[in-house]
Amino acid sequence: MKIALLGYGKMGKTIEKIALERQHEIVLKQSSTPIDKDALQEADVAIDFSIPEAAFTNITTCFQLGVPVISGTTGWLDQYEKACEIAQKENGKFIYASNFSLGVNLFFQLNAHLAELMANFSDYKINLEEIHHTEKKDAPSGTAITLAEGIIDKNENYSAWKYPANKANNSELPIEAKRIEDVKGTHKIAYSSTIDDIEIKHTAHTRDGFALGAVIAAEWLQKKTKTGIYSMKDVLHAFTAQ
Ligand SMILES: NC(=O)C1=CN([C@@H]2O[C@H](COP(=O)(O)OP(=O)(O)OC[C@H]3O[C@@H](n4cnc5c(N)ncnc54)[C@H](O)[C@@H]3O)[C@@H](O)[C@H]2O)C=CC1
Ligand SMILES: O=C(O)C1=N[C@H](C(=O)O)C[C@H](O)C1
Repeated sequence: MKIALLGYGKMGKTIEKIALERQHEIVLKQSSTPIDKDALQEADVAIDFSIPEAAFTNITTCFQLGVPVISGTTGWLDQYEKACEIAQKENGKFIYASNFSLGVNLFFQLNAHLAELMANFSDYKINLEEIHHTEKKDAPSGTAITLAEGIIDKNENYSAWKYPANKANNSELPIEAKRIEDVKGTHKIAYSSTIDDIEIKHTAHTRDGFALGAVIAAEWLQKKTKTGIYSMKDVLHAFTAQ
């Protein structure tokens, strides 16, 4: 498979390593604007791990050129619906995920299950904490937002999430974001009462898990004959059903 890398930073380089191990070819390593459209058009699939300001243009350029696109860039989701409209109009193929790692996608399910279990125990207050490296541009992390949405979906005591955490009122789920050198990505959800605490936590040790998930999603999307907007749930469903 010929892959265009839109974003060739920490994640772009890790994806390159995993893609080459899986016998794919990299036809474009894009680190700035303007996009090299000739090279992009050669690709079977584009993988965007860039910056919040560039993601929308990168992704919609792929739709216009008929190149399926995987995006892991976070911090641009105010434009997600608009990107999906363009994808539909251009018959594009698209997957966005705030986190492509298998472990985190399992953790999303665990989070939803725990949220459902705890929904009627209002003595427990929830705190969501994410920790990332100091170079990260956005806060809270995309993964923390997905986790918060997973809890709000199941627990009527919360109607929205709030960052920074100290500004949250009683009906807002507080998200705390910490920045510590070289941390790849840690997410913890704590249910605390005066009697006890219940916590679940995911810790990424390397970026390989994110990159492998993105390459597997790209392989899946490239083979998909039907155009449309898909998710990591679709990819993992097909993967585990094999
Ligand atoms: N969904 C997931 O599983 C994961 C998502 N991420 C997200 O991926 C993004 C990238 O993360 P890192 O690689 O750690 O950041 P990074 O800062 O190391 O790399 C970003 C790269 O994008 C480049 N860039 C700037 N403008 C561009 C443009 N117009 N087109 C293409 N590239 C451009 C920069 O030169 C830089 O090399 C972030 O939004 C991060 O939150 C990171 C890890 C996992
Ligand atoms: O910027 C990162 O590094 C990461 N970003 C993603 C996010 O914002 O959730 C995923 C992962 O936690 C690493």
